[in-house]
Amino acid sequence: MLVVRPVQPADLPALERLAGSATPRLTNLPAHRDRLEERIARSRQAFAGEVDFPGDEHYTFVLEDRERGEVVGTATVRAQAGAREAYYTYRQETLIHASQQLNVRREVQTLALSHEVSEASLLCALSLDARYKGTSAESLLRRARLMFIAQYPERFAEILAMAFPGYLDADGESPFWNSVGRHFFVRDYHEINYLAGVRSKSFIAEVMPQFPLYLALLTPQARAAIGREHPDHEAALAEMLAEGFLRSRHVDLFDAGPVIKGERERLATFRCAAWHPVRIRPAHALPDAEPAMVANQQLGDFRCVVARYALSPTGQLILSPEHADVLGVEEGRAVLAAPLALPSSDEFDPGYDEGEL
Ligand SMILES: NC(=[NH2+])NCCC[C@H](N)C(=O)O
Repeated sequence: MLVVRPVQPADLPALERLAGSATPRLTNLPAHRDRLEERIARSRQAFAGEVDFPGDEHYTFVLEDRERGEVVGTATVRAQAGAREAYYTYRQETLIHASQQLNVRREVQTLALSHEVSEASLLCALSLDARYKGTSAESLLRRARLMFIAQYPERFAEILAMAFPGYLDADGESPFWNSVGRHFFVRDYHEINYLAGVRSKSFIAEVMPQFPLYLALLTPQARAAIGREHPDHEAALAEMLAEGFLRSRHVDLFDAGPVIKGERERLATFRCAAWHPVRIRPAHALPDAEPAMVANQQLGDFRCVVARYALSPTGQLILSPEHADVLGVEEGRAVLAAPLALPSSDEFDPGYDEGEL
């Protein structure tokens, strides 16, 4: 059985392993023991704290395979992307350069340094053991965070954001970095990615160019990478777009990977999530039903599993004793459930466009 729960100190070796195997390596999950230890401590503080509004809390979750007795994935929510230090992105802008005298009018695309995403809650630092890629475990790990946010809305912002790793070519080079950042940092993309994770980010403000970049002056390869995700993250991005997130004007500073945003009340998981009292029946007596994410309501002992969305005629969610045990719920207690399947993008209209975000 797979379960998502808050990270514990004993998970450190697993986090180190997951940080080391993420492709590409993630700034938000550096393979650095001290940083990971801090992350665990910080997460425990966030889950234990009394919080009335989003701040500097980082909530880190792990995915545990109970049969194997192994932690096989991790993911984090930062309550406010730029709580202590600003969260940096490039914002795509259009300028009109016109001259009546010469009878020219050109739309000019630029990228401007922005801190706008700082206010959003950030879903980040997801790494999953390769054996589970493309399975429901991956959806569970990615979306259990939404089940948590749905229960504790006061702890998070109305807008959720996610930054996807940007496009790297077959040699693992970032064409955007090579055309932009490299001129200022004189460092390789992977080196800078690691440094941004283990050091304070103030070096970004100090060294990155302060003026907007004109796209026309970048290499064609760099231009083509703007808003394009890393090939290994295509499926993940598609899933989050189906969830109701939208591509925004923002892209990553280093590799131009896409930043997506979602107004939380418009996301499928929030719209579909419902509370049900629990009824416990032996696994073989469970009616057939579609899979759902099912979460308990125990902040520091949060648990989220995939179970059948089997409802009794009176609206109770019928759980096996094993699932009830992992969730730590008795008969009659309430759990939050949401279908694992997402509406296909053509039938789901979130009812707003990127302009409003
Ligand atoms: N690809 C990267 N490592 N980007 C890190 C850039 C900074 C990031 N948006 C932040 O402010 O935390």
